[in-house]
Amino acid sequence: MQQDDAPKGPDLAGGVELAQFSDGKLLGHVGDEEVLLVQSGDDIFAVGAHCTHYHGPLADGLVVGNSIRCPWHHACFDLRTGEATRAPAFDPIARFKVEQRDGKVFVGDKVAPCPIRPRSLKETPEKIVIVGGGAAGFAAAEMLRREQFAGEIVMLSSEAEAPVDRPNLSKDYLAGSAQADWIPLRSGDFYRDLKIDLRLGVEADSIDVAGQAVVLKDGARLAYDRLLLATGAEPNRLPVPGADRPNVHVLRTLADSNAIIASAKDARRAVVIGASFIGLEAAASLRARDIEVHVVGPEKIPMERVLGPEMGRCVRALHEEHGVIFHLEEGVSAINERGVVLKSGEVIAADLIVSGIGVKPRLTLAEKAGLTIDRGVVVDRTLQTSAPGIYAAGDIARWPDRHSGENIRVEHWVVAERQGQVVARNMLGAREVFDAVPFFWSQHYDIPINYVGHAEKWDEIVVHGEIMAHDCLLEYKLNGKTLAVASIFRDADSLKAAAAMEEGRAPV
Ligand SMILES: Cc1cc2nc3c(=O)[nH]c(=O)nc-3n(C[C@H](O)[C@H](O)[C@H](O)COP(=O)(O)OP(=O)(O)OC[C@H]3O[C@@H](n4cnc5c(N)ncnc54)[C@H](O)[C@@H]3O)c2cc1C
Ligand code: FES
Repeated sequence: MQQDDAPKGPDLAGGVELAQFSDGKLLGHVGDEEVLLVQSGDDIFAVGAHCTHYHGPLADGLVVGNSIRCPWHHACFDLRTGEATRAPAFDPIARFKVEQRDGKVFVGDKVAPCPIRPRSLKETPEKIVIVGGGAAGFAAAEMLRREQFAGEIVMLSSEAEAPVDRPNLSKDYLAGSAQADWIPLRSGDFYRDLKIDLRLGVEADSIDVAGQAVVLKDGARLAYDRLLLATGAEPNRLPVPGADRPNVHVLRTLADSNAIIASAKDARRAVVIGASFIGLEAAASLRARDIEVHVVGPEKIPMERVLGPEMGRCVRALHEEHGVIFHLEEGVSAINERGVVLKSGEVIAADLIVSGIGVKPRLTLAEKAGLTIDRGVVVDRTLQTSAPGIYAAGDIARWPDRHSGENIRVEHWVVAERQGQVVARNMLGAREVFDAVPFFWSQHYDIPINYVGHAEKWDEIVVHGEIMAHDCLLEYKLNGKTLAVASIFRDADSLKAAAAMEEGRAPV
């Protein structure tokens, strides 16, 4: 074993004293495996030290009751069972035997995975149809089986591939640093073994609400007892001449990301249209491929609308340090064989063009079905639409958010997955309220931005730390109340902010 790979901390099999714990945790190892000891009340748990999402260090996580939360993207694990109770992780963490004797704690062998008891199986629908093979659809199907739902699950996806790790498509995968086999959320065996009838390249055309059936494009009917609509969002297309040229790409699916990668192989210069999350993540990934990157956007400061001017300037500086050239307060009037024609008349030559100018929720099915729509599919606190038995989750759902007191719709991966998980339990009768604090992350080069809460507008931003030093936490306040918190490399504070908001306390 290389020195760098050596497991950290003391040998837990040889015993450690409680005094060695810091903040209720102690990182050590058993053999080659890193193990985390966690004290919660009178109990001491020994669990695998890494999150099963992207391997985040649970030693830096937050213990809340009998659970531990990952510092990177806030997945949550039950310390008693190891279960990943909240997305974005789905697999459990390992558990180990713990013994206390002679004032010391000893860690023994790994414990077999805990069988999960169904918690919400109060109703027994026979057929569940999920329209959408993305974050919310996948999480719902997975949770239905975890809850030991034994009936039929049909999941329709208009995409050609089984559910993928969509956030990665603009980050490591596009940059060329993620393996292709990291991208599917699960292998094909998973769907077969769990009897999830995943139908790829199949589009739902309409819903017969009275007859409880989904009608497919080819006219076939799929009966359901419960239905989840998780149709996500589609990229806005550039409304200019030349937007359909073959070197102009959007980025939503694995196929889109693969098409950009294929074009990038021979490209020397790329123009990214749109200076928000997808556009700038794509810009960073294309710079990692050593392509000259120009970013065009109408705003004065990138990401100002969501993160405010200070953080926006920091993001701009970060990209400029990596060689990105910005053309802000600019628009595109056409795309032609010479490149991208700006409204100012300037032409930026480009082999590769990526358009990231926002998305719109895919509402057609819900609209045709007569469901209540208000800039999204309106759902109640249990994520049920205006039609009993039909739920909506993810990018299309507008739900009553307890934390902001408003009906909100967001486009966040973790929110979509957690909504899918809640819908699964509610389809089985749990009547659980969706009250998770919204969370998203974005990654630019090696700088992650974490965001907790939801602030569409604010009248004050309080900055803690140094934004330009990439060590900061920003509070977005309206009328004195902190609605959201954005942070860079303040993972512990971000976790604490989310936990406080859950309990109705001030996040900072
Ligand atoms: C490149 C990229 C990077 C991102 N990065 C981040 C990030 O870092 N952090 C973050 O929080 N969020 C990120 N997001 C946003 C996040 O991916 C979305 O919020 C999330 O995927 C929404 O999940 P969803 O289930 O609602 O929709 P989706 O994941 O889009 O899934 C919708 C599914 O429905 C299918 N579908 C639609 N209509 C039909 C129909 N009629 N019949 C059958 N199937 C249909 C689609 O084919 C698709 O499979 C990113 C998005 C993209 C595109
Ligand atoms: S690495 Fe733990 S939630 Fe992502």
